[in-house]
Amino acid sequence: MSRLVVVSNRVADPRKVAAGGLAVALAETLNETGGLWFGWSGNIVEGGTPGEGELHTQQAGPATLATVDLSREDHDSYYQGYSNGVLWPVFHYRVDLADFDAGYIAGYRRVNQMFARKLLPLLKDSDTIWVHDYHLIPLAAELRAMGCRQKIGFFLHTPLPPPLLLATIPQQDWLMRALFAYDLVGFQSEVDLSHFARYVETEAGAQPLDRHRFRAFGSTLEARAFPIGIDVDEFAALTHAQEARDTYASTREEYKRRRLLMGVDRLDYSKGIPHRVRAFRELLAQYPENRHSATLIQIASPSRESVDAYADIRRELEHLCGSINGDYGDLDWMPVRYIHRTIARKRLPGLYRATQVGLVTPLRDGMNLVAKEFIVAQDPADPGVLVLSRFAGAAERLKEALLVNPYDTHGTAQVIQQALQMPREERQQRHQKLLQRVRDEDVHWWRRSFLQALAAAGG
Ligand SMILES: O=P(O)(O)OC[C@H]1O[C@H](O[C@H]2O[C@H](CO)[C@@H](O)[C@H](O)[C@H]2O)[C@H](O)[C@@H](O)[C@@H]1O
Ligand SMILES: O=c1ccn([C@@H]2O[C@H](COP(=O)(O)OP(=O)(O)O)[C@@H](O)[C@H]2O)c(=O)[nH]1
Repeated sequence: MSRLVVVSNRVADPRKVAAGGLAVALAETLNETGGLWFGWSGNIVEGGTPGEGELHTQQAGPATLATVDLSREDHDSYYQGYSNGVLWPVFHYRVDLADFDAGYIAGYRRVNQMFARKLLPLLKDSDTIWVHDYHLIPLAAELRAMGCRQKIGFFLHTPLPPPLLLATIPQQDWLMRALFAYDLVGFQSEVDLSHFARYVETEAGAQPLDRHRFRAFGSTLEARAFPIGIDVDEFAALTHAQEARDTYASTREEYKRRRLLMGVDRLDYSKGIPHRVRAFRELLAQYPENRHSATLIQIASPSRESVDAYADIRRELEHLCGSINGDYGDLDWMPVRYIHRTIARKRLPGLYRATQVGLVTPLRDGMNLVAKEFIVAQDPADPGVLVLSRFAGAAERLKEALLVNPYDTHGTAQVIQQALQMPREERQQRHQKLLQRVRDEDVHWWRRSFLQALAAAGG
């Protein structure tokens, strides 16, 4: 059997838990298949030579981790600059937040070249290589240029925006050409796939051979949607473990006279947290029966703090939460509990289960695994309600959630009120259908579907 080689910027020890959906999903994949996981070590070497980084290897359960350090200059231009200052905002439809600094692209290319150079000697002829996310779009092209002939697949964890938004990236043409070095490209949703198909036809002049195969730049590429899932059994086990039970019991006890609403996100402008908090304020304003009762716990895990847009969103959120608590709070009740810290994943199921309304309302999101975790953690006899943004990839399949437009503050407040008042029977029916869908398309299904399609691609 072919060994799986996973390549991603973010690498985590698969035996430990990490914040961020990509790390969580890949850790679950590698725990099951074993293989090699290659990427950035997380170390930044001050004064290090650009394009050079020490390679570290370690065994982590069934997987080998091979990670490379980044010099400060590479980190700032490749990760912070081009990946998170250009590609991330544009891929999330936020051209207004993009920082098109012409200096970043050199670092992005340099790190992709270094990754290819360091990875190549670790590869076996029979390996299957699976590259993840926007940080590493040109990796296959670099590997191919060095003689790599193995099957290489690519999965984009973020959304892919419509062609005219993509076209704002000065290097769009080069990036799209680089994608054609892969045998298979996977997207989170059918919408992302349709944007890709339109882009390659209208901007790159590619010939669609059929709905999923495109020919351009002398290569044939297959592209499909593979919505990522979670390990349902693992998360259900976590829900019933002592730690989650304790968290559930203490949260229920503390909020026994209240209705609990919960948001769990990295503190990222794509997650729509200020919009959500404003909708919560509107709920208190429009439906006064919720005052002294509804409490929003917002966990906002620190993320990419050295990128300016992230510092801005933090300030905005702190100000907003402070003003709502000042306007509505009382001696015995604070409407918003804002926690700017990463909460250990094993504690989250207890919090989700103690919650009446889960708020997953990003302005754009590739998938959003928190939505799926929330469903799995519920008590089927008395489940909470998921309020889900129609702009999260997860919404394409989770139609029994209450779908909202997060830009519509008033409409979102109305839907939250509907969630708070939903009869138990309706909650049970919706939850049952949602749980089935999350089970059917779990992380194992996602990995199998992608790898089967990759094995069959280009043959
Ligand atoms: O690695 P970081 O810069 O700390 O950021 C964390 C990850 O954020 C993004 O996650 C995405 O992947 C999830 C799983 O597919 C998906 O549910 C979510 O919608 C995406 O935002 C990013 O794409 C990853 O590369 C980061 O590691
Ligand atoms: O304080 C936190 C916040 C998030 N997460 C985990 O991080 C992942 C977030 O993934 P998602 O796909 O929702 O969004 P991303 O952060 O990847 O954009 C989920 O597994 C969460 O359980 C966590 O463990 N602790």
